[in-house]
Amino acid sequence: MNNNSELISQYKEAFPAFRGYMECMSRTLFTGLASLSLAFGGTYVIQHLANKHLPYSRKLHIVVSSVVACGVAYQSRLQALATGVGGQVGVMVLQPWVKWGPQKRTDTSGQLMLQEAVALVSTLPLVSVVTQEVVSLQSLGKRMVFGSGTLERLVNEARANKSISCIFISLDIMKRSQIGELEAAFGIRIMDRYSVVLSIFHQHARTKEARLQVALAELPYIKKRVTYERDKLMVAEREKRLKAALTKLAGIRAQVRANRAKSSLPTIAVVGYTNAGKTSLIHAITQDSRAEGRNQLFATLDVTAHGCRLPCGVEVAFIDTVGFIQDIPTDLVASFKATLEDAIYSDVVVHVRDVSHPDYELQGATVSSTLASLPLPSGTPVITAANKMDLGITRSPEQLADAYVVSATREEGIEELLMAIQNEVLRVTGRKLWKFTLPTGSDQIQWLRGATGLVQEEIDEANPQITHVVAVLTDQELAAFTRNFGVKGKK
Ligand SMILES: Nc1nc2c(ncn2[C@@H]2O[C@H](COP(=O)(O)OP(=O)(O)OP(=O)(O)O)[C@@H](O)[C@H]2O)c(=O)[nH]1
Ligand SMILES: [Mg+2]
Repeated sequence: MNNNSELISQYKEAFPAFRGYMECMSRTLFTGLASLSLAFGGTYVIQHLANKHLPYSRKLHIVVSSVVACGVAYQSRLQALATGVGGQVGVMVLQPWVKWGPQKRTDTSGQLMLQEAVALVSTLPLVSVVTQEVVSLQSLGKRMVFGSGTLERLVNEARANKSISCIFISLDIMKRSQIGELEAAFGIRIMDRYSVVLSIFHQHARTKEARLQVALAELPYIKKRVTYERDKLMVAEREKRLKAALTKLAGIRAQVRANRAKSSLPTIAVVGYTNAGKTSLIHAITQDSRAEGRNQLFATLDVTAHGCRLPCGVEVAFIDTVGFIQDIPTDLVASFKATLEDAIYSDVVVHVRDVSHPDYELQGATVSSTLASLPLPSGTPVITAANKMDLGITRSPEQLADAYVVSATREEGIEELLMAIQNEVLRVTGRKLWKFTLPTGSDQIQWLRGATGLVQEEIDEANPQITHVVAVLTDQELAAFTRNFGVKGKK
């Protein structure tokens, strides 16, 4: 224990959060040891008392007790480690806000930014927001972020409240030296938007590709911290290896895309601000249970495809993508460009927007500018889905003139949206609706059914020998049909 105290006082200056870390580790160790002995003793005594009824001999009592004790100790150790010192990680959320002057933002408000910051940090497991505040600044770019009087007040507030163990300053990315000085002043850990988003990415990355991208996104941060030449070389080497692995995966992805193009499966990319309801909308359209919306920022990090048939019978794939957010360094979004390429090469883009959100405009602009930074072919149609209408519409009908107003969770307005998507898919892939009048049960009808599926098939009321058919065909398919059967259709 004495050694611990010495260590803590030795590192107090360089690493202000070291005390908390040591306390957490000691607590975890003791919790583990205590659970081990209690579980062992308890299981042994129970077996001893119930010996007659047990199907195994006395010799095995020690083995059973050991197994149970290990399991219980492991679980309680995990719990203790995750909850850190004294339960949840209590966070003080500070949203810097320039009150006036050229740096004042006019596209949102300090309160809305604070709300987003709170949602962002609450996405991390076991985090509870203890206090939150919009802190007025005269300008951005100060070394200690806040003016000296404000800083003193905040430090006193944080120190007086024992449940605060971390401060989230909602600025995109802060300098390492800045964080160091602020950590020294507050005596606890400081996080910026970059580190919070990165931690969420770590939590949510499932596939190998997402994990590689997160590792790559982390490098600019690490680069800023290392000072020794040897470490810089190591980081450069890691960057090279990660990029090589990603390029390999991008190759496989391109192959999958090429196969999809060959099988002429049209794709629709669903993009939008994080939490706008992209995944929920895909669920409402495709009924695919794998597309499950979650009330978390950056719930989706892995690009997934979800198949369905449009009302006209054409099969398509809806592609779920990573959400965008304002005020994070471009490196972070850039690291996901590989996955966003799926959006680039899709036939139609659906931009999902949260129509109930007061920051509707700003969120839309963030997405549009991120999309503009991707090499999206200029002809790709973008359809706007103004989602969450059941929560109230914050915009006038004129402002929503080009949007399809829907509710993904209540499945309202989905049919109209789907028809718009269908029209665009048919237009960009050169498919058209054709009407034919054909003999009932004929080879022609069979052929059309096999080619693309039939939209409509109606036996004539007056003459059951003939059937009225509507089919979706590309020019090549129509040419093949005319060649085979010599029948012409009507548009
Ligand atoms: N009330 C209401 N809630 C919705 C609607 N659509 C989505 N939500 C909710 O909004 C939250 C986010 O939905 P998601 O579908 O996960 O959003 P996302 O855009 O995929 O989010 P990320 O993957 O994190 O970028 C979930 O809690 C949904 O239940 C809607 O039409 N109405
Ligand atoms: Mg999602």
